[in-house]
Amino acid sequence: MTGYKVANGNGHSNGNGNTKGTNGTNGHSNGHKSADYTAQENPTYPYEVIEEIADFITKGSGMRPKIGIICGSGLGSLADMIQDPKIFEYEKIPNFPVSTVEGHAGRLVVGTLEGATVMAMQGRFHFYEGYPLAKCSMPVRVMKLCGVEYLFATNAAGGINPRFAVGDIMLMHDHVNMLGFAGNSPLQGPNDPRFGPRFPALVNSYNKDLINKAIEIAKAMGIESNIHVGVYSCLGGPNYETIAELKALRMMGVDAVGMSTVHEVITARHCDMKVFAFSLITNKCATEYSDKKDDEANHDEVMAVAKNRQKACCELVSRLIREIHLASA
Ligand SMILES: O=P(O)(O)O[C@@H]1C[C@H](O)[C@@H](CO)O1
Ligand SMILES: Nc1nc2[nH]cnc2c(=O)[nH]1
Repeated sequence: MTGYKVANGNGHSNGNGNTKGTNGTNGHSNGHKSADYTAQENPTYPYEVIEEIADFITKGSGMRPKIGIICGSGLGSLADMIQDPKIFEYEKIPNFPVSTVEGHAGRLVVGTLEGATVMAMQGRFHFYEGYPLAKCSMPVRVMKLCGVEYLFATNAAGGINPRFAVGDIMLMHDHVNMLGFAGNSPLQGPNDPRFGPRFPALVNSYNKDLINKAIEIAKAMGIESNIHVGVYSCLGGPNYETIAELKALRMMGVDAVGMSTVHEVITARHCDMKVFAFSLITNKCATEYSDKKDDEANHDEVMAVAKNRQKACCELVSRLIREIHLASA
């Protein structure tokens, strides 16, 4: 089913025009014939479209990867560790969105890491880019049909828990879906049971064995004092939060706040993938009023902290993947 087009009014194109972040016609213009869908009528991608994208990747790479990785802001180097990489620019993948955010290169990298077959998104899609949630997390379904069993999702986030320092890593053991509170979900629209049930349960979404293994690895790396286990919340962005919002999130038990991951995890759990996710704390969120300029988050700082901490993040991910691979060998 080439030529499928999601008409959501977001103006992104993955074709030769490569429209990044402009407002124009909807959906994709990759030269294929297109069927018309609107976000209201059909915010989801038909199974056959996902299947077609997955075929493009598995045939193009000659691989059926077992582990999928989504690189957070500034954490694209996770994908640079992949050996014998086959690289797919998002623009060249049929019916794929394009990345519009600095620190998100917009490439899918398929290869091996610590002996395991992996596919990594060097660049994710965010709600604030104008993409509906189903489109933001569509690549997770592509991963599923490529053969992926484990999703590793990483993100840059603001630390709300006062015990967190910049550069710490928070292993996610739960989330608060603020976009869901507002009536938005990547699973909205018709449900295709080939992916999963209409009403999926989300308790135990974050795999406890993987969290425990990651803690052991962090101890072996000597970074256990920089590791926390906590609750992440995704807001729509692109603005960072007000003090009142941060206070409210803290009262709700949120430890770190960002603009991604939750809808990817929901989509992954819907199709029964095992999930491991972590937040790199790139800035401390103030929960009291002050005149300090330091309290203002900014993307340059987020990127700089991610760059400084990429070595530790890469080691954590690669050692965990090695354990998964050895356990299944
Ligand atoms: O893709 P992630 O969630 O890592 O990116 C975070 C959220 C925004 O995209 C950006 C803000 O600095 O970083
Ligand atoms: N929403 C949000 N996203 C972030 N990404 C990195 N830092 C932050 C933050 O403070 N808030």
